[in-house]
Amino acid sequence: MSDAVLVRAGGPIAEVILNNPERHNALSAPVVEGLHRAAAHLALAQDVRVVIVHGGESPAFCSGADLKERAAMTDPEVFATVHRLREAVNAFERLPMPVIAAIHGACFGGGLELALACDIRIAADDARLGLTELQWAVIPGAGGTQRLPRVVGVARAKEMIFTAARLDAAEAERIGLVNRVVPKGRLLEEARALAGRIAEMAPLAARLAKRAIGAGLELGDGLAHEWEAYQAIIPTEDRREGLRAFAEKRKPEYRGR
Ligand SMILES: C/C=C/C(=O)SCCNC(=O)CCNC(=O)[C@H](O)C(C)(C)COP(=O)(O)OP(=O)(O)OC[C@H]1O[C@@H](n2cnc3c(N)ncnc32)[C@H](O)[C@@H]1OP(=O)(O)O
Repeated sequence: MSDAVLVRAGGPIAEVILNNPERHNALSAPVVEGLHRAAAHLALAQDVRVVIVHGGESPAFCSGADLKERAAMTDPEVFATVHRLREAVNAFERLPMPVIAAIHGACFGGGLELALACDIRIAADDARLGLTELQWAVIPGAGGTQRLPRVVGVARAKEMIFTAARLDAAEAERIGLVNRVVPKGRLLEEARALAGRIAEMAPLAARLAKRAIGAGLELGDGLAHEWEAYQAIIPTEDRREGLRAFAEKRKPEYRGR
């Protein structure tokens, strides 16, 4: 495994740990490739009954796409990077066993899209969550436009996405974006306890229940529409302005082109 994503396996509960602390676990290329490797490894791990995804010792679960890395990319590189991120997130949703996201600190953009591809989300009381892509003149491109409405409802998802809202943990729990909020110091303890309860259940039944629930929420066409929409945003001047504004730590000025 790359050291940008660590996998602790070896028993019925495996942990996937994002490890890019300098950028609050932003989804840099090493992190995305580490997620692919972790998902490929776990997809074949017959002895793993539950997976926990968390941000380890970093200040945050995941601050989304690496906007610094992206600022240096050509449009074709952005296309390939976002496609690779989409596939990593989809690979986590396709894991056969239940997956818990244990979220602390920032969980924004692609970071929330990764958490939405997990089956259960537990938030620490310092967590802040949002699909903030429109703040940077892009759209959720890793499944957020499809998974968020199915979790919180269409109107709430639209308000969150259209305003790039950053919800605190209590609000996220209130709308069902997270299953529960726990004191930050107990986040992993709570996630591991829940994983333990799931691991006591019949593993084949847990996998088949996940498969049945997922099949009923089939996202196929929706994900394709999202990808088509994302491609339209890549060549815009506003997208470049968003990346400049992030780097210069200033408010962007969008002109709709
Ligand atoms: C398809 C998917 C699309 C997307 O995901 S779009 C991106 C969505 N993500 C966001 O909107 C979050 C952007 N980042 C922030 O809002 C803030 O940052 C945080 C809330 C995460 C942290 O804020 P604070 O505690 O004030 O620290 P700080 O000085 O802003 O950040 C510390 C260092 O971390 C880097 N960093 C944070 N997030 C990212 C990121 N997403 N990509 C690249 N770098 C990031 C900063 O630049 C800075 O670094 P330096 O100290 O060198 O200035």
